[in-house]
Formats: sequence, structure tokens, C-alpha cells
Amino acid sequence: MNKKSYGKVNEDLDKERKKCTFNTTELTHLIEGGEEKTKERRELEDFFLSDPELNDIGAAGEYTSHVEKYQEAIRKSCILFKKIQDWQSYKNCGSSVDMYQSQSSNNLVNNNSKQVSNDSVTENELAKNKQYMVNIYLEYRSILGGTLGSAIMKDGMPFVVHYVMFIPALVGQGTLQQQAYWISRAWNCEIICTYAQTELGHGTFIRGLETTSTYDPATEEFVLHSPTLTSYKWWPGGLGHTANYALVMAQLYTNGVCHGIHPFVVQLRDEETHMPMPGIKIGEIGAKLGMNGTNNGYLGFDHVRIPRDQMLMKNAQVLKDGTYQKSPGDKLAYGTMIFVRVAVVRGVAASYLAKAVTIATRYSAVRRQSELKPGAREPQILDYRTQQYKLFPAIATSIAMFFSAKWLWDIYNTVTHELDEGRLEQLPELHAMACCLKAVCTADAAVAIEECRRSCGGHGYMTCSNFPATYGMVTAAETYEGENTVLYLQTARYLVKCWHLTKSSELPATVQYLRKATSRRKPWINSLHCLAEAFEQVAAGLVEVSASKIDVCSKKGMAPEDAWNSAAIQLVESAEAHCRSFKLNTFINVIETNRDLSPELRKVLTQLCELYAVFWVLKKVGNFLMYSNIRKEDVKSLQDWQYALLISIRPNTVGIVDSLGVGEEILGSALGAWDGKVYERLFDASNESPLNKKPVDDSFHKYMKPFLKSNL
Ligand SMILES: CC/C=C\C/C=C\C/C=C\C/C=C\CCCCC(=O)SCCNC(=O)CCNC(=O)[C@H](O)C(C)(C)COP(=O)(O)OP(=O)(O)OC[C@H]1O[C@@H](n2cnc3c(N)ncnc32)[C@H](O)[C@@H]1OP(=O)(O)O
Ligand SMILES: Cc1cc2nc3c(=O)[nH]c(=O)nc-3n(C[C@H](O)[C@H](O)[C@H](O)COP(=O)(O)OP(=O)(O)OC[C@H]3O[C@@H](n4cnc5c(N)ncnc54)[C@H](O)[C@@H]3O)c2cc1C
Repeated sequence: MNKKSYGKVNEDLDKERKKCTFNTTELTHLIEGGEEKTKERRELEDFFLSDPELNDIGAAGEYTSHVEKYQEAIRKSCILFKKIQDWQSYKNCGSSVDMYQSQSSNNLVNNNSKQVSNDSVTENELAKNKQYMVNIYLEYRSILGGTLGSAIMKDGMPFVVHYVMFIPALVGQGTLQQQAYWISRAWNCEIICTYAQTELGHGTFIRGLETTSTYDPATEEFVLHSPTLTSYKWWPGGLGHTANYALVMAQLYTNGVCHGIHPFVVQLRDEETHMPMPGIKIGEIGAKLGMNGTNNGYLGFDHVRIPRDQMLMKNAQVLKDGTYQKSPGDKLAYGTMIFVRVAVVRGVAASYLAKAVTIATRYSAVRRQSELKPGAREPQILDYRTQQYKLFPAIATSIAMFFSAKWLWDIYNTVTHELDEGRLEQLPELHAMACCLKAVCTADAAVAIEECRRSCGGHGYMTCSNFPATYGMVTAAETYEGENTVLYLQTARYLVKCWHLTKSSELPATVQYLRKATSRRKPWINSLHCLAEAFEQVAAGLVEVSASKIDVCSKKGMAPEDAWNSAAIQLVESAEAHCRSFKLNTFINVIETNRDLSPELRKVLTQLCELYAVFWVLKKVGNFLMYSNIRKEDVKSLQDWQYALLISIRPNTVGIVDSLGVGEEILGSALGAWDGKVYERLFDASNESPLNKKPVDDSFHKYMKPFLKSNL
């Protein structure tokens, strides 16, 4: 997007802003978690985007080659990550990072070994490590996630997995000594790392991974090996040509016994020359639908030896003689995936959808098309009811996502703190919620972004609208970090278990509705509370149907796995319904518990919350007729309600998207700029095409002219 000034704001957009009935800053603060947070976010954006080396947004990267794109992404990553360090000293927010640095420089590392003395490492420091993770997330979420990072590198960053996965994996799975050594090196970017779990043959079924790590007690080393083509690591971000270390998930063998997958830090490239280490076969996997800046790679091992202390041993351990000591919880090695799923809900789904709705809404206020009434001025396309039906539910969905993401982040912090104290009771609930929220939010964001693109007609198809890169980023998140169907099935597994417990024990907060939902049968009235109840009835009804289908199949003699597979479609639906019910309740809770909300904002939020709910009832009306109080004769009144909500939300639509706080550089769109100078920006963007540099392209003389002549 061009940074040039085009003068006054478009008249229509200006009028839209003037008629907004609520204070947009109040909504921005609510979404971001308070005035202070908004201030910090703006300061952070200014710090990075005022750097001309990073903020060259008009530089039409879409016309460069695959190699040039990668090289540019690396150039910017190096500047960006240097600036992250500068920012950290500027804000003095790295005290717990300093703790790592002082530990490693105090020569905790003995004789080139990373297995270090335990003396100076205390429980207190463990708590600091956790705080450190929280700091990273909060400080860098905006940089690495959907906002700043994507403005600077639209096609993704080759260093992202280093921060988003390698460091979190170290915190979750390394001993304090391993953290002291590896995190300080990774944090200082002395090394760049990736997270290598997925293989050519297996991504979802991680118990089926084939890479082996066999302990050799004679040398106190592990031997990493790729026994088959399908065992090659495949996909890790930054693996192709960027990372020189990887956290590799491999099947651990000691004394001839396989103990399942465990994490190992492996050097991939020489720290000086960057050449692959002996026995390492490495490359990039090639061009993708999107995220072409992330340098996803492949990796094979030919009997590569690493020291014993490069297995991360916070949970399970291998002693010098090869004795295996089990982890207190066999799923603790999966903790990094929970962290990223939690991060994706806000950092990717909510943030990218906020961008898309801002672009499409501003454009729809500026764009005028067709004749609604003969002879009258062409209307703003935002006035077409069909356009409102495309955009307003997407806006409501984006706001609902921000609220659920906040809840998820808070429970993630509580549960990880409990895990450090050896308490695992809330882990299943966190896992279930992280799975379904990641799946519903990324899926909804992808569908809504595509709807936003279509709502901008032909211009939405242009790269300079920024819809293509935005969609490419979000649709990737439907697959990575757990393919969405697979994640729904994880949540469903938890729901069916809880269903069987409804009569006998206390249920965790998010599933308490299972006990009461199906017994309620009141007449329907159009109200938020009746809607919330109906959502719970649908979720409970679907869980009940799934559980009984499994029972019926089992009674017919089916194996439990086949019975599960027979019910899988209903199981996925039940997990989705559970998540939508949770999102609605969270939205209502925000409105009801924030007592200081101004009446104007409360009114707008209530309208958006109602629209979110009514939209989904009508989308899934079959389920609501089957399992909730809603009857066929109520559907018409719900349709009327939805229609009325579109009309009430209309005057505030531009104000609502302005409140999402997405800055110009972050939007990066000719269609969505604050000033609404859509046509000027589209025209200038077209003139950046290299084909427009000469009046006649060389191909005319080389191919077309001889061809035309031959036809004379
Ligand atoms: C600082 C950062 C800030 C901001 C950044 C923001 C956004 C990020 C931006 C961009 C992202 C960039 C790059 C993306 C990088 C993507 C990286 C990856 O994709 S890494 C690879 C991820 N891979 C997966 O997610 C694999 C999915 N598969 C699985 O999770 C599992 O294999 C399975 C599907 C759960 C099945 O495993 P398994 O067969 O072993 O398990 P069971 O089904 O038998 O279940 C056993 C039992 O365990 C429980 N369970 C499963 N998983 C977990 C878990 N993670 N945690 C806790 N518990 C778990 C399960 O519920 C069962 O419980 P039971 O019923 O037996 O009690
Ligand atoms: C952009 C991107 C970045 C990535 N980055 C990384 C990375 O940094 N590190 C890393 O290790 N990996 C990474 N991955 C890999 C990613 O985590 C996997 O692709 C993902 O977990 C899905 O696994 P899969 O590819 O094996 O899909 P599959 O499991 O083969 O899925 C194919 C189909 O089979 C279905 N299916 C599979 N199992 C089941 C089941 N049990 N029940 C019902 N249906 C099932 C799925 O629903 C899907 O429809 C990345 C992927 C992408 C796209």
C-alpha cells in the first residue's frame, strides 16, 4: 500500500464516521484489554514501522522471484529481530531473559557440555521462566502474529517458528539447565532454530512418526536416523535454508525398547559456514498456496550423533546407562502444540479477520454501484442488505474471537502454572478448549475473509487489496498445529467422556451445561439468554446423539474405534456446537460483567452479540429445530430479528471497524485505507507492475511480431 498522501478523506467515509453513535476508543480499549495496552501497542507499531528499512510497503514484493522473496524475508527478519532486542532494552522488559543470559555466562555449561550444575537454579527461577514466556507472548504477539509481522512480511517470516515454537518448547520441555543454555542462545539469535515434528508420511498421527533416536550408552549419545523416505521431516518453518538447529521429535529407543516420541535438540548446519552438518540432508519443500516467506523445509538423518544432554529432559529422562525414567504425564511432550493453538486464536484468526472486515467495510462505504431507485444517485454498496449480510456477521465474529482468545490465554496461564506444581487436573479441559477454539476461529476467519474478498467485487481479487496474502495466512492455520477436523475430534473425545460423567461427578466449568441442557423445554422468545440456552441445548443434544451412536454400534459388536468412526460426523458437529456456545456465553459475559461500559457501547455490543447468535442459529437451523426450544414457527421471527439487527448496526459499521485499531501499514490495502482514496491507490498500485515500465514489452518483438507477420 502506498504511503503517499491523497489529501482529504473520502466524503462518504467521513460522513460514516460522523454518524457513529458510540466512542470508538472505548471499544478499542475493551478489545485490547485497556487504555495502557492500546498505548503500548501503538508505541510498538511506531517503533518498528518508523524504520524505513522495514516499512517499505509500497515495494511491490509480489513481482519478485521465489529466491528474491526469500532473501528479502531474511533481510527484513534480521533487521526486525535486531530491533526486537533494541525494543526490549528500550522498554527494559527483559529482566527474566537476563536471568538466562547471566546463568549461561556464569559458566553453567561445563566442559562444552550443556548438562549443567543445578546449584544456582531455584524454584523461584522456574517461576521466572514462566513469566518470561508470558512476556515473550505479550510483547511479541503483535510482532510475530497477525499485526506487525504481516505488515512487514506479508508472506510470512522465516524466523517465526524459532520464537513461536522452539523457545516455548524449551520452556515446556527443557530442564532449567537446558533452558539456561539454549534459550539464551536462541534469544540472542546466536542460533536460529525450528520445530521439526511433522514427516512426509505423518503429521496428525504423531505416535506414528518414524524418525528414530537410539541411545548408545557406550558413548552417551543419541543416534538420529531416518529409516524411510516417509520418515523425512517435512514442513517445519525456517528449516529449508534458515535454521541451524532444530528441536526434533523422534521415537526414543533405549536398551532395545521404544518409549514413544521425545524432543531432541539437533545441530543442522555449521555455525560459521551454514553448510549442512555431516549426515544431515536438508532442503526447502517448494512453493505453496501462501506463506511463501516461511521457508518450510525437509530434513533427513543418516545416523547423526548428538550428546545425551540434548534430549530435553524436564519430563522424561534417559540416564547415562540408558535407564528410561517416565514423564509424570505422557502428554506433557505435546504442550508446545497447546501454546501455539492458543496463540493462533488471537495472533492469527482474530487479527487477520479484523484486517479483512476493516478493508471490506471501508471499501463498501466508498464504493457506489448500480441503481437502487431509478434516477437516484448510485447507493454505497454498504446499503445493500446482501452486502450487510456478508459483512456484519463477520464483524461480530471477529469481536467474539477477541473475547474468547482472552479467556483462552488466561486459562492457559493458569493451567501451565499448575502443571509446574505437578497438578494436571485442568489439562484435559484446556486441551479440549484450545483444540475447538483454534479450529472454529481459523475456519470462521478463512470463510469470512473469502466473503470479504467477494464483497469487494473485482478489486478484491487484486493483490494490492491484501486479501490474497491475508487468506493465504489464515487458511494455513486451518491445517498447521493440528488439522481442524482432527482437533474437533479431540474436543469431542473430551465431551463424550464428560457426557458419561454427567450423572456421577462434578463437571468442569465449560461443560456443566451438559447436565441440564437437554432437560429444559421452555417456549421460545427472542432474547440473548434464550439464544444462549438454545446453543447449549444443541451442543448437549449433539453430544448425546454421538455418545448413543457409539453405544449402539458397540452393542452391535463393533470395535470401539469403528464405533467412534461411525459417529465421527456428529462428533465433529458436537465439538463445533460446544465451541460456538462457549463463544456466545463469553461474549455475553463481557457485556454483562463490564459494568463501566457506556450505554452507547453496551447497545452496539449487544446488537453484535445478538447478530452473532442469530446468524449461527439460522445457519444451523436444522440442529436448532432438532435439539433446542426453537420450533419451526419461531424461524420467521429469528429471520426478522436478523434483518432488524442489520439495519440497527448499519450506522455504526465504519465506527466499529475503526475501533478494531488496525493501522494503515498493517492493513496494507489499497481498498481499506483510512482516507478511502480507493481509486487513486488502485491506479498507483497498477503502475507498479514492471510490465508498465516500457510502452512495448520485449516479447512483442521476440514472439508476437514474427507470429503476426507469419499470418499475413
Ligand atoms: C510468541 C508467539 C506469539 C504469537 C504468534 C501468533 C501466531 C503464530 C503465527 C504464525 C504461526 C507460524 C507457524 C506455524 C507453525 C506450525 C507448526 C506445526 O504445525 S507443528 C506440528 C503440529 N502438529 C500437530 O498439531 C499434530 C496434531 N496431532 C496431535 O495433536 C495428536 O497426534 C493427536 C491428534 C492428539 C492424536 O495423538 P494420540 O493418538 O497420541 O492421542 P490420542 O488421541 O490417543 O489421545 C491421547 C490422550 O492425550 C490427550 N491429548 C492429546 N493431545 C494433547 C495435548 N496437546 N495436550 C494434552 N493432552 C493431549 C487426548 O485428549 C487423550 O486424552 P485421554 O482421552 O486419553 O484422556
Ligand atoms: C503452512 C504450514 C506450516 C507448518 N509448519 C510446521 C512446522 O513448523 N513444524 C512441523 O512439524 N509441522 C508443520 N506443519 C505441518 C502440519 O502441522 C501438518 O500438516 C498438520 O498437522 C496436518 O497433518 P497432515 O499434513 O499429516 O494431514 P493429514 O493428517 O494427512 O490430513 C489429511 C486428511 O486426513 C484427515 N484425518 C487424518 N487423521 C484423521 C483422524 N484421526 N480422523 C479423521 N480424519 C483424519 C484430516 O482431517 C484431513 O482431512 C506445517 C503445515 C503447514 C501447512
